[in-house]
Amino acid sequence: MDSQSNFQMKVVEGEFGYVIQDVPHLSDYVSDLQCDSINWMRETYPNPLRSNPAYSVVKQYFVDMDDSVPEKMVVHKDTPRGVHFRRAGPRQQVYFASDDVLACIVTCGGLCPGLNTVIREIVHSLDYMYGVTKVLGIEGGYRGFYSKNTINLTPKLCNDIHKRGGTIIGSSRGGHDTTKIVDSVQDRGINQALLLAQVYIIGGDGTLRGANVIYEEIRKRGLKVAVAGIPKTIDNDIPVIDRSFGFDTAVEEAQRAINAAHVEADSAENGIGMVKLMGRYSGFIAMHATLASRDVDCCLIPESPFYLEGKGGLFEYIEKKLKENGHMVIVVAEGAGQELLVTKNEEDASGNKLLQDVGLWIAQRIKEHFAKQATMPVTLKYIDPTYMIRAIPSNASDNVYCTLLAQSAVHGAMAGYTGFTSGLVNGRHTYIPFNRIIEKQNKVVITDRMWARLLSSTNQPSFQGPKCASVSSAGQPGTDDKVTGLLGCLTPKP
Ligand SMILES: Nc1ncnc2c1ncn2[C@@H]1O[C@H](COP(=O)(O)OP(=O)(O)O)[C@@H](O)[C@H]1O
Ligand SMILES: O=P(O)(O)OC[C@H]1O[C@](O)(COP(=O)(O)O)[C@@H](O)[C@@H]1O
Ligand SMILES: [Mg+2]
Repeated sequence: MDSQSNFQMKVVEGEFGYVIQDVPHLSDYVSDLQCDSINWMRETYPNPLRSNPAYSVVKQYFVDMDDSVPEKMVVHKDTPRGVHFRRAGPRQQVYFASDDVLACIVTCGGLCPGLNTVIREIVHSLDYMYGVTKVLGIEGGYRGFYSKNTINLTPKLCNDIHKRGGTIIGSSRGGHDTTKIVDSVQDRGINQALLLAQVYIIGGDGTLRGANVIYEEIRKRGLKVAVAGIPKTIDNDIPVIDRSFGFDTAVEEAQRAINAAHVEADSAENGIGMVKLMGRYSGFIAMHATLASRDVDCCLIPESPFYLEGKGGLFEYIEKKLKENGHMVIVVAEGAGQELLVTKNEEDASGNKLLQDVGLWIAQRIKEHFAKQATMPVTLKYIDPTYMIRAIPSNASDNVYCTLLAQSAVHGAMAGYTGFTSGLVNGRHTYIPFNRIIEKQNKVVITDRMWARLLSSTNQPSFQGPKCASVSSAGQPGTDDKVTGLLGCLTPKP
């Protein structure tokens, strides 16, 4: 096997095109953890789970060091075996003695159902599985490392928090100062009692970019600090992983808003119910909520440009639906159609572009359009449930998912891995190097089957001109490049 290593990941290549994009390990750069020829297990400890009554009876509870999970599931007989990630789970040996560990947990970015479940499970797993009792909650996101108090997180304090929305340690945007954050980790843990530290960072694409620079700075300083990320994105815009925690809950909760929009629309003459759902750059919530509901007649997402007026436009479709059914429901993702609106170039504290309210804008344009056509007066009700969805606790399936993500992160950090996130890949829990998680955004591929399923379920127009149809059929589905190629010809029509 050939292997290459850098700050980011170790790439090991095997036979038949097998590649593992492995995560960094503390022993890559902390010299007294490195194995020597005489005692290769030096500075490691037997995993305490070996004597845990719950786990000691489980056959093959420890993950084999060579287990890996393929990134692509569908392959042909002649294709190489492709990229794999290290399988998550407990290892036979751990690199931290329980009493030596100081763990910190921070949550950053927007709220997402399940944050408290992840916090709870990190605290519980550290204590009950590994005997780690020094766990600090960093208050209010990244800036909390250097400008706020910390909270001692105990299993008792965290016992019921998964039943609450939000995050008990608070969150924020902005405030990422790498030097101050790493200084703070060093001062709190390492310098005080020669402790080893673990930093658990729960957040989205921005947060994980921040986690990556924290990991790089820690590595430059040679600190024995494992940095573990847990990907959080209600929009599901993080690549590689099957889905983010909170997404399932968001899709479920969105049904309530869609139902309300449907009832309002159905009860009025020419009623239109419009719901705006989250999704800055990726329309996954809107797409899945639409497919789940079946009451939606049109779903607008950022990846699929549309236009309002003229043949094949939204107004024409609305008129057709109202004539057919007397009412209709539209779901619009917050990032859809932004190219049609006048942008203001404003950013939030994290540097994310502030979007215009596309739902309000379309609602206004629809009202104006039909007011001009005196023959078809419409009644439009607009619902924006964003903060009601974000603020709820996670549902049962997300709770299980959060639990496993948190446990995987703890097993990984205890085993000495760093610069990684835990994540579900093709139904298996894995460790993914930071740079794979932050390299691009996960987007709905409108040349893939899922979007076709949506179009056939709503019967909405695809808003594609004839030129695009040929690009679409010629393109090979499944990669972002092809989407970009397709989007290039989908310019809105006047
Ligand atoms: N490129 C970056 N480098 C370092 N820190 C970043 C970067 N982008 C965002 N952050 C920090 O990550 C945190 C959360 O980012 P944000 O984009 O608001 O949310 P999310 O992580 O949910 O995408 C903020 O504190 C922000 O300062
Ligand atoms: O109003 P806020 O708090 O800035 O959040 C709005 C944004 O938060 C989100 O719900 C999720 O954002 P992040 O996961 O990137 O933090 C977006 O869908 C939405 O645009
Ligand atoms: Mg984000």
